[in-house]
Amino acid sequence: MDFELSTRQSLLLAFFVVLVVGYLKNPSLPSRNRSPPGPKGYPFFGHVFDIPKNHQWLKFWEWNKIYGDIVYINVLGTPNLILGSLEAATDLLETRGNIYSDRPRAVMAGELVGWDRGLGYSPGPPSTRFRAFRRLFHTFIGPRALSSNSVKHAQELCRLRLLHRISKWSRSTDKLGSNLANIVRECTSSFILLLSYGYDTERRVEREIDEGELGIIKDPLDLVQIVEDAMLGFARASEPGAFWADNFPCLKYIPVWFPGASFHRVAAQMRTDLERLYDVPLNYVKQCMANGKYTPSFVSTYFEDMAPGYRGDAEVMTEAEDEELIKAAAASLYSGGAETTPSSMMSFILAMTLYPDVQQRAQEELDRVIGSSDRLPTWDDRDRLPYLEAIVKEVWRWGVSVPLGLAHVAREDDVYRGYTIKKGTVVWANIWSILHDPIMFPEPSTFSPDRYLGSDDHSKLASDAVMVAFGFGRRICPGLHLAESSLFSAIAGILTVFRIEKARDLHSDNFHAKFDHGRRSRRKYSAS
Ligand code: HEM
Repeated sequence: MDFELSTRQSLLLAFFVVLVVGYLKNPSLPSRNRSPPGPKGYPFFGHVFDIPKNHQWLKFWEWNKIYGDIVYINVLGTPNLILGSLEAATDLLETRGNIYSDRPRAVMAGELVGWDRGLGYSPGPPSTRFRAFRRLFHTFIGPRALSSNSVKHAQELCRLRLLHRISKWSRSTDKLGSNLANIVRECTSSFILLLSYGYDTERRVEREIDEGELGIIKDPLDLVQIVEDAMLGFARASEPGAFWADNFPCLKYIPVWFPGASFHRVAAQMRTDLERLYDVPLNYVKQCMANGKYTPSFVSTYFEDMAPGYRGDAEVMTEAEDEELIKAAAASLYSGGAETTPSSMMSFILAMTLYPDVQQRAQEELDRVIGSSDRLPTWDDRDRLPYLEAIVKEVWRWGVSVPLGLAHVAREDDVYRGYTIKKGTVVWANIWSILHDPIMFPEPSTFSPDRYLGSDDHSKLASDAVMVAFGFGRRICPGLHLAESSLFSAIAGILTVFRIEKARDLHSDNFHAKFDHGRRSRRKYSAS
C-alpha cells in the first residue's frame, strides 16, 4: 500500500492536528462566539417584553431553573447575563473582578439627573475617584470607625428615638403599617444626617418663651424632606425600563421642546432636588464650623483632618474638588442606606409576627444577657447574643432588600465555561435566588435562624453565603458594617422593650403588627 500524501493532503492534516491540539489546550476555542443559553427573544426588541415591571428576580429565577445558572437575554440589543448561582456570581464578579467592576451606563439617573457624581454609578478601579470614595467610606463607616464614640452615640440616640416613636405609634388608634414604615424610614434618615453632617433632626433647646423649659426644635432646615425628595427621584430615575433614554442614549440629545421629551423636565426637577441634597446640609456644616459650634461628623472631620488636598491617589485635589467629593460621598450614603435598612427592619417586624417562637427564644437570650439591668443591649454584646445575630443574618436572607443587587458590566470580552461574554454585557447576580437555594438553605421560605447555629460545615457555609446580600467583589456594599450594627442594635432594642404580635385591623380584614409594652414596662429608657 502506498501511504504517501500529496502536499495538499499534508497541509490539511497539519491544519487538523493544530485544531485538535488547540482544542485540547483550550476547550472554549471552537465555541468562541457561543452565548450562554436563554429564552428565545423577538428580533431587535429581544426580551424586553418578557421582563415584568415588578419582581423581575422571580422571572429571572424561572429562567435560571430552565436554562441553567447563567442565562443570556438581550434587552433592545444590549446583551444581559443573569447569574443564578453562588458559584457563577463569585467566579465572575469576585474572581474576575477586574473585568466586571464597572457599572452600566445610566442615562436618566446618572447623566441627566446627576447621580453619577456619587459612588454607585462611578466606574470601578482603577478610577481615582472610585478609590477616593471607597477609602472615605472605609474611614467613616468601616469596622474600626463603628467602634468610635461619635458613631456609637449617634446610633444610640437614634435607636432610643425609634423605640419612643414606635411606642407612641402603638398607643395611637391609627396603626396603619405604612405609618410604621414611615417612622422607620425617618429614623434611618435622621441617623444618616447625624452621622454625615452632625445635624440633629430633634435638637433639644432651652425655649426662650417658657424660661428654662426644655423644648425640641424639629428639623429647622427641613432636611428630612430634602432627603425624601431626592431619594424619590433616585428611585424613580433608576427604575429599570422607566425611561426610554436609558435604552436609547441618543434621546438624551433631543431638545426639551421636542414631542416626547418631557423626561428632560422630569430630570431637571430631580436634578434640582439632588442639588439641594448636596448643598443645603454641606452649607450648614460650613456655617456651624465657622461659628465654632458643631457636632463632629463625617463632613466636619473631612474638612478638619483631610481636606484640602485629600488624595485619591498621589493627586492633590483643589478645594472645589474636595468639596465635591465629600458632598457626593455623603449623598451616596443616602442612596445606599435610605431604602435598604428600613426594608430590613420591616422584614424583621413581619418575621416576628409570623414566628412567635423565634421571638420568644431571642427574648429569653436577651433576658439572660442583660439580666435585671436597665440598659439596652448593644453591638458590643453580640458575642453573647448568637441567636440574635442569627436573626440578623436570616433577615438579610429571608427579606432580601436588594434582590438583583446593582448591575455590573463587562469591561472587555471574556470567556467563561466556554461561553463568550462580550464587552458591554450587563451582568445581574440574582441575589434573591442565591439566597433561596434549597440546597444551601433548606426550606428557603421559612424564617429559621437555626440554620446558622450548628457546629457543622454546612452552617458555616450558610453563614458565609448569606453575605451575598451585600453584593460582590470590589463593588461590595461599603455600608455593610454600618447596616449590620444598626440592624442588630435596633432589633436588640425592640425585642428588649416590646413583644410583637399579629393583630387584626379594626377597620379592615388586614393584619398589622402590634407592639405590646408588657415586657420590662417599669423601666425607662431615655434619649438625651
Ligand atoms: C440592608 C442593608 C443593605 C443591603 C442589603 C445593601 C446591599 C447592597 C448591594 C447588593 C450593593 C451592590 C453591590 C454590588 O454592586 O455588587 C450595595 C451597594 C452600595 N451600598 Fe449597600 N446595602 C445596605 C446598606 C447600605 C448602607 C447602610 C449604606 C450606606 C450608609 C450603603 C451604601 C452602599 C453604596 C454607596 C453602594 C455602592 C457601592 C459601589 O458602587 O461601589 N448600603 N449595597
